[in-house]
Amino acid sequence: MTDAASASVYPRTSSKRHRIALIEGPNTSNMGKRTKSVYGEIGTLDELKAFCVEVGARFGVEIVTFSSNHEGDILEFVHETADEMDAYIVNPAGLTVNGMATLHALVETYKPFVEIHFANVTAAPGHPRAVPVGPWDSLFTPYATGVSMGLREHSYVGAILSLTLALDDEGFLGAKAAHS
Ligand SMILES: O=C1C[C@@](O)(C(=O)O)C[C@@H](O)[C@@H]1O
Repeated sequence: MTDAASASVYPRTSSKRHRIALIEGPNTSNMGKRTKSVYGEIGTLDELKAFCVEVGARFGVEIVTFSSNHEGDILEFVHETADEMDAYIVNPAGLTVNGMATLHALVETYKPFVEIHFANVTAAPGHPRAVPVGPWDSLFTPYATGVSMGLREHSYVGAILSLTLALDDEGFLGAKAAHS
């Protein structure tokens, strides 16, 4: 167990330094100028990435970040990293309802992936964490290993910690045959 992992607030059951890719889709580059009640106080996308890398370090895992406003770039990142990642965390953002190619690429990595959002994308209009133009039926949710949303940047902490523990678990996502 690494110092970072043993210092975390939740006990890990493995010393593996899992590699988890965090993908941020279109529009997240506008972080800091978006609806405050949904996106909170994180000022820039770089700040969000640094925050997630730090959270990962505290839990003893590596977070590799990637973002793009262009779906093709996201596809290429997924294709190129599939062999080296243990799992993906994906905020599809502007691709949430129409990112079929991204969804296919993720499914075909045969690795677990967690869908993540600042907002609760299914929330009714008027809910404080609803997306301004929602609610939305995500294309990704029916195929995701899990979902974390509605908790601003805290959604990311939840996703990183729970995915780490699930990957540690040899009877669950840590099993060699476990892809989802
Ligand atoms: O860009 C985004 C961000 C988002 O995925 C979120 O993190 O809450 C929610 C999506 O509806 C929206 O298009």
